[in-house]
Amino acid sequence: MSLPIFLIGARGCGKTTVGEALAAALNYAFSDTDHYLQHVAQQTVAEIVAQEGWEGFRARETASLMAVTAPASVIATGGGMVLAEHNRSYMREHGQVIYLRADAAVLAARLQASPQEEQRPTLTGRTITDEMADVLAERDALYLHAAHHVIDAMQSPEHIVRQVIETLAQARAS
Ligand SMILES: Nc1ncnc2c1ncn2[C@@H]1O[C@H](COP(=O)(O)OP(=O)(O)OP(=O)(O)O)[C@@H](O)[C@H]1O
Ligand SMILES: O=C(O)C1=C[C@@H](O)[C@@H](O)[C@H](O)C1
Ligand SMILES: [Mg+2]
Repeated sequence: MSLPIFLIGARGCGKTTVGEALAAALNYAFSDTDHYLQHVAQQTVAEIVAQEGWEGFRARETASLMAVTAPASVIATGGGMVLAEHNRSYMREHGQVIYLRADAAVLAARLQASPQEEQRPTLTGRTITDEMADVLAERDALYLHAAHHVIDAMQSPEHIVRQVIETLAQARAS
């Protein structure tokens, strides 16, 4: 059985972009917990947070993780999926967890170019640059803890896909 591959990391690290390409390369299904929960709720993340607060969003996020987990699939998670310990242990127990790691400045530049505010409402009320530095300072250890493998996400998506495939093949062989 082919275990699911969970992609984790901060906003803008490329979980959705790389996830789609990785799934295509492996002939796996692709799911995205942000897309899934917005489809189920028929609301954007910004609307959910406005109505239910981040607590309500986080509960929906956990439910969406359970709902989309399936063999032979690549799952792009939301940037805050690792905040809950049960999400971290669930991903580690049910599949291979890959942290797409990038510097705060690189992430902030990508988000400034493509803010997608309906899916990425502010977490702190600060500027994108300041928020990204704060978020990584808080979460980098959580991402590292949850991950089976860490991949440099400051390369082209094609390179990242290749590196994920090679890393998983090496892990299987060892
Ligand atoms: N390796 C990369 N190199 C350059 N740009 C990238 C790379 N990966 C993603 N991007 C760009 O960065 C932006 C964010 O990418 P993406 O939506 O895939 O991130 P994400 O990790 O899924 O974010 P979120 O946690 O908000 O869902 C997009 O505009 C995308 O084209
Ligand atoms: O980093 C975060 O906490 C988030 C990232 C996005 O993927 C969305 O899941 C949402 O905007 C929250
Ligand atoms: Mg995404």
